[in-house]
Amino acid sequence: MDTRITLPNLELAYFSYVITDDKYNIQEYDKNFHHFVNDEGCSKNKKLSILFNNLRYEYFGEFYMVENEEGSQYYIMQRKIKINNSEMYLFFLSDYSLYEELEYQIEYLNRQRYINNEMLNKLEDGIYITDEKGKTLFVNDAFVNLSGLRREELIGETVYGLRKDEILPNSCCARVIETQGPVSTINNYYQGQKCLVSGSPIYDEKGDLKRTIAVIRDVSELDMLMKSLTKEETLSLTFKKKLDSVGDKFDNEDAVFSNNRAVASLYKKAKRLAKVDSTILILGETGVGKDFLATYIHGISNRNKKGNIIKINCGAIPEHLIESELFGYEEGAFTGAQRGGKKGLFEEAGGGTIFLDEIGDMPYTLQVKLLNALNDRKFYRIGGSKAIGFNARIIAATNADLKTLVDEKKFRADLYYRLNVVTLRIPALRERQEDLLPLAQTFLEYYNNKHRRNCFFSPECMENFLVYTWPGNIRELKNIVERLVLISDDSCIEAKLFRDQLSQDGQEIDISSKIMSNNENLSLKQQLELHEKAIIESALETKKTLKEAAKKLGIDISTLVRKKQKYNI
Ligand SMILES: Nc1ncnc2c1ncn2[C@@H]1O[C@H](COP(=O)(O)OP(=O)(O)OP(=O)(O)O)[C@@H](O)[C@H]1O
Repeated sequence: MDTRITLPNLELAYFSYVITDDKYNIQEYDKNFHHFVNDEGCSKNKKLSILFNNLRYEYFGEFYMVENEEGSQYYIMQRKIKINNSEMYLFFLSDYSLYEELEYQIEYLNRQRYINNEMLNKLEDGIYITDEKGKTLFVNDAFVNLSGLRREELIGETVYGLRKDEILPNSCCARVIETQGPVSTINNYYQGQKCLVSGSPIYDEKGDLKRTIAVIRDVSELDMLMKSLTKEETLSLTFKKKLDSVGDKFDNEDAVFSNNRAVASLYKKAKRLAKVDSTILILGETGVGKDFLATYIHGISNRNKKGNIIKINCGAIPEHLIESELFGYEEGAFTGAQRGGKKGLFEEAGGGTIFLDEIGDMPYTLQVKLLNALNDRKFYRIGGSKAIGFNARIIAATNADLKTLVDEKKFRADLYYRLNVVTLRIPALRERQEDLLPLAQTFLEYYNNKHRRNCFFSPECMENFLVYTWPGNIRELKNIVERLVLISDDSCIEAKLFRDQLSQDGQEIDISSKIMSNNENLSLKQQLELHEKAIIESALETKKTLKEAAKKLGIDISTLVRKKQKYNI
């Protein structure tokens, strides 16, 4: 660490000068001169060589040591000068004890610096220190380990340069200098560690910025801490969702949440259905999360331990192959059939789940076989005469209007009624506007992790997300967020980039006019408050008690009560 050396509080008496003629007779001297010689009276015309032992004659330009009559040692240096055309000698005198003092101070500071560095290096938290211009002065061992960067890459470099080169894309110290205030961020480090970074400015006694310091704490393991931090703000609900759920793996029932009443109750119903074995039909437009919901139901059910979820898209497989895919075949069942026959998905699934996507596209002739299999819990392989029992649960999904297909005789009525017993309809994204921002934030976190970036939405971009009536589906939203994370030059994703991406997708947008018409002159804070109020109202409506509503929102009851009062709910 750079430690400025301050001179000891020295009297000027530690320095002096004296001028002699060319015979070394003293002609002039300053008031400090008597500090160096034991000569109370006037020294003028005395020989300098009498006052100091070891004086070297004609020895110019370098300090050397002399002794006065009392044996005190000083440094002296001689120069030739001309005064009124006469050659004279100018002597500088310096107190030897000054050097001892300085040496002592330097040694002391070096020792201190070593101890300070050792202490900082022993900390588990990373430490990053810059000067007021952002030049990196110090990083401790923990930071080096967390970041995977080498000290030589950092020391002396400015955080702006490091940010530009994407070495420290989300530099907290840079933001401390820009905002001249404390900054806290969550950054992802190179091995995917999630770190809470708290940066602070350090001012001198005149109030000028002198240093910035950032403390980097690895919170990936401190899930509890993370949760309590994110619980602070309602908007941070968006971060509460486990990343796994975006990767469509579910290890707990609460991995999915929604601020929309219909979706929240849909997932509540799904939780109940996960515990029983009934066949489920999931309805909804394309890309709204039918597959996601089926995976969720399987993931939280006991079947998760008994087998996998096996997915088949009935619309994507050629008609003649679907039957063998589903039920398998016996050896010699048809030309080209594999030796020993082949198991179908009903057998492969074991005690797991079979997800029949696009069930509306199931060939009409095969529909009766599926109906029989569902009714009897057994099926026949192609070319086989032995009934094989199966244990898997069936979840079917479609974006088609099955009833119309029945009327048009493209879908069997008996299969329709068999499947239609337990139905879950997922609303389109445009019907669940309140989920837009949380979903966008969740995808942002997911892709930040996946692509090792630290992007965040600018307030204006979030504002655009909030007010924009999204015409597309969740898949499109997810894709757009991934694109934004990949193409944004800066860590901050600006509104313009977001709008450009939407218009690239051919979506006609005029966000600014929507903002104006929807919210007139509301500030971001006011709009966020409106949003927060809606979320709280929705939680209160769907939950019976304050305790349950607070749990759903991920905040304390006291915070909920405070916010209720604030919004007059
Ligand atoms: N509640 C949710 N939270 C997070 N991600 C979701 C959610 N719902 C859906 N997704 C994501 O949105 C994308 C589209 O979802 P999914 O494939 O389940 O839609 P789908 O309705 O089955 O689409 P299709 O009709 O095209 O088969 C997926 O990447 C999925 O992970």
